[in-house]
Amino acid sequence: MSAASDAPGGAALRLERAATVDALAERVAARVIAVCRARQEAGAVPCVVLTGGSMGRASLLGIAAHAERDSVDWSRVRVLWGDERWVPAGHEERNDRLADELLFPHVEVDPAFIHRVPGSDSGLTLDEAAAQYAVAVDRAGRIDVALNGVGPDGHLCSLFPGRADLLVDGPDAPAAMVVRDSPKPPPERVTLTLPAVRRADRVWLLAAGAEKAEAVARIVRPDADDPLPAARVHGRDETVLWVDAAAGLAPA
Ligand SMILES: O=C1O[C@H](COP(=O)(O)O)[C@@H](O)[C@H](O)[C@H]1O
Repeated sequence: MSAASDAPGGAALRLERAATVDALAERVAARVIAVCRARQEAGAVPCVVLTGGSMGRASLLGIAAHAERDSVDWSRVRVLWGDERWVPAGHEERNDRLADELLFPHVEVDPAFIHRVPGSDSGLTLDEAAAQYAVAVDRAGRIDVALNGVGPDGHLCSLFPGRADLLVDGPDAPAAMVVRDSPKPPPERVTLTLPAVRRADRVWLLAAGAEKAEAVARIVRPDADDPLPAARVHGRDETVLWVDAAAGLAPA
């Protein structure tokens, strides 16, 4: 399998398949738990970037239900999000609400390690919220695994195709930026930038369902001139495209 990235220096893309979305989520959950446990055994505080959407939900359900869940000390896990919607804290459209509902009630977490994008009710402007989140991401340091749900259009985080303004890149790029006029509601968001995602040791792209099959095919065989946003990232050590049977329908 060739690398899907348009940037040098990252791990080549690898495909991981499961029959169903539930089987996929269980395997992703098992790997998240294994990575966190190994890092804790090495004396580190692992850092995981969570995602929203359908695979954000499925992967959190998978972690919460996993038999090995409590082999990780979740109070010593740092959590970031790949993107967040600019709505008030606790709003049903916020990506962090998934973790608040599906994982955090089942494990002990330390709020000092949970780095949320401020809400639209925080008193900050959208630009201030993005700048504050960029500082939190920079301070978080090493990212062990970044989970990224892939949209049917090939977006990851809130980096949408056809939006050259969102392809902020290079060593001087901030870790997070503002998105306005998002093609998917809500229109205002904060997202990690491409180089921030590439900072992760492991970048995992998650896609389940037939509506993701076209995007998956275009990640596996990226357009050389204009790759999808999800085909522009890689991990330092690992780049994995996790697909269920329906999303992986197109021959790899
Ligand atoms: O808007 C977003 O969409 C993607 C994917 O969502 P899905 O429902 O098509 O799976 C998500 O991963 C991203 O975090 C989110 O903000």
